[in-house]
Amino acid sequence: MGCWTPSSDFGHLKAHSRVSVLFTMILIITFLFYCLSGYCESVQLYTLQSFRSKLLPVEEAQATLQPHAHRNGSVSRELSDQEEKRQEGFGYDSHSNLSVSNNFGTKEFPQAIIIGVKKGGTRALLEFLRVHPDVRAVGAEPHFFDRFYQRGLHWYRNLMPRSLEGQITMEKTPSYFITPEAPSRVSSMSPSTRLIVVVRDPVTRAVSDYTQTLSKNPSLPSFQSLVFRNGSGAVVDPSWSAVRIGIYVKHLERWLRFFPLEQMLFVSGERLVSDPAGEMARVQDFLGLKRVVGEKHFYFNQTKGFPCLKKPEGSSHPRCLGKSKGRAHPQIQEDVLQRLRDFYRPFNRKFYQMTGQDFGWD
Ligand SMILES: Nc1ncnc2c1ncn2[C@@H]1O[C@H](COP(=O)(O)OS(=O)(=O)O)[C@@H](OP(=O)(O)O)[C@H]1O
Repeated sequence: MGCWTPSSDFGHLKAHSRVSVLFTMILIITFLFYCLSGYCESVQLYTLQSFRSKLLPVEEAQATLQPHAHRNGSVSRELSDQEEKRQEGFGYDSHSNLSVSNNFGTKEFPQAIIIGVKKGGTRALLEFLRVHPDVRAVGAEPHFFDRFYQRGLHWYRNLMPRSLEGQITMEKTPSYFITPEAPSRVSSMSPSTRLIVVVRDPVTRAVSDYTQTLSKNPSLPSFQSLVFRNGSGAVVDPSWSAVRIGIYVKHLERWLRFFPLEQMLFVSGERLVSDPAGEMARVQDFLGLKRVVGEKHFYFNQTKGFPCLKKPEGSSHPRCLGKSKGRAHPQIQEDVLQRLRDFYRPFNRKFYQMTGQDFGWD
């Protein structure tokens, strides 16, 4: 009765410690579950990073972290034109799954850029590369080195997704290849930037370019009336951009004033369709990446008529590019195409010589 008894207090203490043991076990089990579901890496990274960032500058702290992130561009069906536009608009990142890289790491200048060519297959290449866990790429075309250079490098870097040590940052803007100022500008950002050019038969490329313009402006004059000088019906007009872009050797000469050939990779737009895994092996080697993206990532979609991504990382749904990629081309008269082929032949030959690659267009 109101008496203090040692046994009753010990009993209370025992119950207390049982609760703490139970609580500790629950914590450990929860943590283990957390780790098994892959989140504990981010906890470790976060702790490590926030700790280090107190001691080191951000870049140095980031350089000490190991990459574990697997990202994916998970769109489980063919994108509509509108969706694709949105995806290509600034600020939209198709990597919508939870990922360490989306929230950690730092924004870096791209170490590699797909600089061209328009209608060569640049979107396909970028989307295939994004499957790689060590590639972080901006989905939109930044157009920094041609249109928005005045906005400054800080603006440009800010567009980039965050990356961790071991990951490379990339972007694609196909118009860089034909922009006279682009080579010096890219070089002044970093002379060690690796450059990728997806090239495609310039005749097909011109038709593809025309098809795209026609889709936006149905009252566009015929291909034939635009391709020849003053409607001459004979002399190809190189001032028409659809023709000019395909004189690859002219544009390449400008890049070679600022970058050695070894820093450039020429991807065959045709092989990117007929043998995506083979072409991706070359690209991954060039970028110093492990060959992760390969045969198992692709299947040939008969309806689309193009290779599509079978199973992007973290998604079980196949994925093709949108409707604006792989459009049906209008029928062009054979003699018109032949004249265009004849026009490009000498330029193509010189291009093969300079790059040391025969693309087989002639
Ligand atoms: N896998 C896959 N799926 C769909 N389309 C593919 C693919 N690989 C290459 N291509 C070819 O890419 C052409 C479009 O090139 P780009 O992406 O460089 O165009 S753009 O400059 O960004 O507008 C596009 O040109 P068109 O066929 O004229 O539409 C395609 O031929």
